[in-house]
Amino acid sequence: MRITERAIKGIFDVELDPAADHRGWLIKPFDARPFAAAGLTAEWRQVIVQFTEHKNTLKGLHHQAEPFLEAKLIAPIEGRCFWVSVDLRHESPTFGQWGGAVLDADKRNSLYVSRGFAHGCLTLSDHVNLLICADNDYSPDHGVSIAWNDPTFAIDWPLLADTEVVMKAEHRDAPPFAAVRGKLGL
Ligand SMILES: Cc1cn([C@H]2C[C@H](O)[C@@H](COP(=O)(O)OP(=O)(O)O[C@H]3O[C@H](C)C(=O)[C@H](O)[C@H]3O)O2)c(=O)[nH]c1=O
Repeated sequence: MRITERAIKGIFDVELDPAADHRGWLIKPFDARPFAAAGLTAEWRQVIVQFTEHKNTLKGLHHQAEPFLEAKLIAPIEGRCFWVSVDLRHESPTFGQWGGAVLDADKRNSLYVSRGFAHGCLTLSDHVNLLICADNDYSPDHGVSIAWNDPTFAIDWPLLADTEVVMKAEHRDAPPFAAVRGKLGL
């Protein structure tokens, strides 16, 4: 397992080495010791399996405000997606910057993101299964949707040109960052 922090501190690429034999293979999306060696000591409160049926489905941006900030581990189990994390840590030198990763079940690469980021996801294939761990409880009262195409962030989504974008209304009609940053204390 190799864990590499990006220039945006708090975003870590995680590469996994499968243990394979004639029966199949085994991977460990989370392993406490190598994560702790990289300084990552989150204790998971939620383990989520998220299935998305169609490619070009866009979810987010989603953020939970204090005191329900979440660190997240996102591991692809099936299919491919583009995962985006936006730095909303007030004191961060990279505040407002985003990091994206193509998470590919065939490559078994995953992402660990510290507390204080908003998240979004665009599926690049049909049948995308993600394992998502979060180190805090879900709190609908603290959940905030932010426009996926907010010009403040200018996320370069790799939307598929030949396919309709699937979104739920809450995300499609989400307010701009400027309208919610007060609620987030930013
Ligand atoms: C996000 C979340 C949701 N839920 C419950 C609430 C609803 O009953 C149900 C579906 O929630 P929602 O439609 O808000 O979830 P998504 O829009 O698919 O959010 C997903 O995509 C975006 C990009 C993410 O950052 C989330 O972590 C990820 O799960 O799961 C929970 O119990 N825990 C959670 O952490």
